[in-house]
Amino acid sequence: MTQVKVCGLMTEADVALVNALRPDLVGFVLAVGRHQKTTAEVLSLAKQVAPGIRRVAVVVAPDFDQLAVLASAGAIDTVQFHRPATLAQVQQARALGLQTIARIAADAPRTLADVALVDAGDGSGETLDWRALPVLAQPLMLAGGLDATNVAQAIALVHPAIVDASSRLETGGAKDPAKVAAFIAAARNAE
Ligand SMILES: O=C(O)c1ccccc1N[C@@H]1O[C@H](COP(=O)(O)O)[C@@H](O)[C@H]1O
Repeated sequence: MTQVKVCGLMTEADVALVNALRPDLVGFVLAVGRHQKTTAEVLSLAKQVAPGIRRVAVVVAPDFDQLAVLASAGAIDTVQFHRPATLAQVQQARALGLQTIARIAADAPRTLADVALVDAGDGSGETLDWRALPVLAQPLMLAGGLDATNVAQAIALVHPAIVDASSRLETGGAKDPAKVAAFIAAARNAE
């Protein structure tokens, strides 16, 4: 079954929501942008996430000192490089005990990370052309503009290991419980 990731958690209410709805993974964005959380905020929020839900740190310009603090505190299990990652970056993350997800470039569709990521933007809500994705050796995480209205079609076309959504699960800039619940249900009922 396709795993489901809800990304861009920002508040204790968001954590309570995912604890009730139980996606497989949740994401905290460390990258600059409107979802960005500090180390202290992620430490506080992530420890409230229910056991069994994987906690992912989303980075663009990885700060390994920050990741080390979060990993050693047990606040995160996984790092999501939202840019192609070098072998050294993947190895550094693994040395911290983290699973790795890394974005692939259109002109170099491969990665040494555990999971390959495709996305159209950086939490922009834009969708990709799902019919034009490369075939990869690793499991694939599909992101970019997913919501309850399109995730079943995306799963049917792409067969990703994980579907990941953030901005289209919001109303007025905050996670909308009905949209998050509908997304998880649509993904789980797909295939
Ligand atoms: O959300 C952000 O601010 C962000 C910043 C930098 C890199 C990635 C970011 N978001 C992540 O992008 C994917 C897809 O998001 P969407 O569903 O298209 O909004 C997801 O992992 C977001 O957390």
